[in-house]
Amino acid sequence: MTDPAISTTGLRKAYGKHLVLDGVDLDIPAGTVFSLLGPNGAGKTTMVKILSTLISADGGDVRVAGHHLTREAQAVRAAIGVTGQYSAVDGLLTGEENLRLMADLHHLGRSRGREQARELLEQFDLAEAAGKPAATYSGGMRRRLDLAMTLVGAPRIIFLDEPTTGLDPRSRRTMWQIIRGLVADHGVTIFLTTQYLEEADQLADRIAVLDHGKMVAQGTAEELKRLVPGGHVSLRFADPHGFETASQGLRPISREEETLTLHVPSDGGIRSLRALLDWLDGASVTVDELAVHTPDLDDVFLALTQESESAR
Ligand SMILES: Nc1ncnc2c1ncn2[C@@H]1O[C@H](COP(=O)(O)OP(=O)(O)OP(=O)(O)O)[C@@H](O)[C@H]1O
Repeated sequence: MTDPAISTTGLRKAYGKHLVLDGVDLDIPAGTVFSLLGPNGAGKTTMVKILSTLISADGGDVRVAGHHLTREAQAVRAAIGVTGQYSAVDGLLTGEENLRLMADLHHLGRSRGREQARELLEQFDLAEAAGKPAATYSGGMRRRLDLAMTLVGAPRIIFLDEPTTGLDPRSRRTMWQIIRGLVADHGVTIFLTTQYLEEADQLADRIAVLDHGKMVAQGTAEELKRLVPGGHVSLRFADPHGFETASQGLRPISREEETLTLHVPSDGGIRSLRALLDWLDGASVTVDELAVHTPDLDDVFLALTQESESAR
């Protein structure tokens, strides 16, 4: 499928005078994980609600799963699943009953519904707890059940709104594995909002940062990391002569005499690394060790949303 799973052009939404989305353009290829980042109140949930037809936009053109968002809202709904902050899990029902209820809602039929519930309970490691009320489940189990329920309708696009908020690191990692599996095994498209930059770094093919209603940056995690200063290359030299030669020629940020190490500013990109290696070759100095340090997504997030934060 070459059509993007989700595309928006000039998407706008305001609450009264408060402009929440100010002309957002997006293209998310099918079968990929897209992560939307932004400070609290940036408009991430608003975006998910619009794209999943829960609320309407004020302007812009939106297509989801090849369908026009408003003119073909039914077809959009049939192609998507939403899970996250608004759990569909009924605590009074058992895990299995919750799943079979979803199967009924999708008119799967009795035996097919039962079969699918069993498969999903197995797949999400909930088989043992299948007969217990969901209210007794841990946070991680509830999230897994919620996601399993979303899958009953075999959606092609899944919106995950902060899917691991409040989970412990182990449960978070389990969710990550499940999400990766959904993309690898079923080719679904994931639209993920998260507060955890590590989560976006781990899962997303592309990341966008939303701030003050606009996309302030978009790209792979590596591309975004190159946008902010702080990247450098550390070079450990074989001898003091090479160390001194490079120290004069490369304008390092800092030098460590004892270990004959220089830290040289770099965006970590192939081109600048090649230029650096060419320079070292030309100067005939021997480097024992080279390490590239790129800023992490925390640096990116803080740098890109800093100004607006101070204005809040
Ligand atoms: N129904 C509403 N009426 C008025 N204002 C709203 C409504 N829903 C959201 N807002 C405002 O719109 C802005 C964006 O909210 P939204 O929930 O989309 O942000 P978010 O990026 O998901 O934030 P968080 O990370 O805190 O969940 C906020 O300033 C919020 O107060």
